[in-house]
Parts: sequence; C-alpha cells; structure tokens
Amino acid sequence: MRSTAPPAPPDTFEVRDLTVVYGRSVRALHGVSLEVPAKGIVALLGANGAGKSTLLRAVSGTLPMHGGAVESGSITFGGEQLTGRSPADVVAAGVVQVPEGRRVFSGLSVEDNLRTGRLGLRGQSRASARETAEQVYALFPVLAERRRQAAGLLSGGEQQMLAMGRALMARPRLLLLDEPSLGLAPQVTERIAGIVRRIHEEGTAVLVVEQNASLALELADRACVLDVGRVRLAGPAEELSRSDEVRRLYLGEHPDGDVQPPETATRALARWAA
Ligand SMILES: Nc1ncnc2c1ncn2[C@@H]1O[C@H](COP(=O)(O)OP(=O)(O)OP(=O)(O)O)[C@@H](O)[C@H]1O
Repeated sequence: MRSTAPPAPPDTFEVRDLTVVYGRSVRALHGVSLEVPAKGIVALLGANGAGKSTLLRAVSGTLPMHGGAVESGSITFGGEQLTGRSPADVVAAGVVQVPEGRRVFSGLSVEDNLRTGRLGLRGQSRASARETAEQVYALFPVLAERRRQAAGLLSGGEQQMLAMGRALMARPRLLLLDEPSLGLAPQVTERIAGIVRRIHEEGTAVLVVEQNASLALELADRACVLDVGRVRLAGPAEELSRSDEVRRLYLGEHPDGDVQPPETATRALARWAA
C-alpha cells in the first residue's frame, strides 16, 4: 500500500521513533523523534549517558562499530532513508559529522587533513576540491596560515576548526557537531560559536550536541533535551532557555535556592512536548 503521508520538504532531516540497543540488554534510545528543518540549527542537550552520542552514531552509520544497532524507527534526510546505511553513504547523502574530541590526523599537515574530508566522494573534480578548500581557508584564516604545518602542532581550538573544515570539504547540507566546545577556553568557544553561525548563515543545516547548554541555546533555533534515552523537552531554543527546568538542570541556576515543585515540571513538559 502507498503511504498517504505528505512528502517531507527537501533537506528536512527527520528522526522518527528511533530505538537503539547495544548488545542484547542496553536500550540507549527509546522512541526518539526530532527534526532539523532545511537550513535550521537545532541543539541536542542532555546529561552524561542521556543518549546524545548514540543518536549521532545512529545518524552517521557508526553504531555497528560500537556494538549498537537500530532496533526500530527511521532516520531520513530529504526523504532519503539513512537508517542502516554505511558512514560513506551517509556522507554521500550530504550529512557529515565533526567528531567529538576533534580527532585530526596529528602527523598529517593541515592541507592533507582537509583532503581526507573528500576521500571516497564520487564525482568531484580537483578544481572543485581546490575551490572548496579555498572556501574553508576563507572561513578559517588560521588554517590557511598553517596549511603546511602538522595538525598535531595546532592548539585545541585550531584543531576543532580543522575538524570542522575537514567536514566542510564534503560540502554537507547537514553538519553534525559533537561537543564543539569540549575542553576549550571560553574565548575560543565564542570564536567557534561565531564560525558555526556563519556556516549556518551560508545555508548549511546544523545539529549540535553540547553539554554547554547556554552556548547551544544561544546558537540554535530549536532544541531538544534527551533524558535517559527519551526526549524530555523540545521546542524553540529561546523558550527552552526560559524554562525553569532547563535553567535548573542544564544552565546551573537554582531559582530561589529551592527544588522546583513537580507539577511545574509536568506543565512545562506538556507545553514543550506539544
Ligand atoms: N558501546 C556501548 N556499549 C554499551 N552501552 C553503551 C555504549 N555506548 C553507550 N552506551 C550506553 O548508552 C547510554 C547512552 O550513552 P551515550 O554515550 O549515547 O550518552 P551521551 O548523552 O552521549 O553521554 P556523554 O555526554 O557522556 O557522551 C548510556 O547508558 C551508555 O552507558
């Protein structure tokens, strides 16, 4: 039977009722749904162990490397099914992840690190590779200055920029950012945030996973809070940043120094889950 659901708008990224297991017993995600509109920027928040990395692994096709599998649900980008696809296929579909912890090839030069971002991409000419590299250097002038230096000699912030630049070499239409501020000084974090804004303004959709909730909520249009593998809150980032629950749990604020009454949290949940 043909589906009667209307086709998704081009480049909408959709996760629907996703359940992920590790081995036989660890269910890390339970029926998670979220959406990144075309050219949107969405933050995924949650405490340690909430399932943020698991969601990114499911999207990028790297779950099997961690002993995980999608049990049910779907992941689509512009209507194209990504569930169960290989990492190379996901990149070819326009969805590229910047891994947590930067993970650059420290013995390779900046230039060669950028080249690895295009490995395996089909139908791309040398001229277009050069043009993309120049766009990346324009976005990160510090990488242009150090293009022949070994990546291992860069500072933490510069390595984060290189990891982002390498992902941009594949010309993603959706960029997945895993903890871009991890281990960086506040000033460097601000620079990275500014670059994420520019990438987004130039038309790339972004899904950003962050422990630094204030940064993520400042950057994003919408946000989604995961709690022990389930979506606890979702809605416009500005509304979430005003939510008592988010302020207390993720922004480190303690309104009146008191614990929030449970009925307030329930009402907040109902409002943002709508
Ligand atoms: N390879 C794995 N094998 C078994 N269980 C795992 C594996 N990776 C993660 N888990 C479990 O899945 C759940 C979700 O973990 P996940 O790493 O996705 O959370 P997270 O929100 O990314 O946390 P963090 O911020 O600490 O990275 C946790 O209970 C974790 O222990």
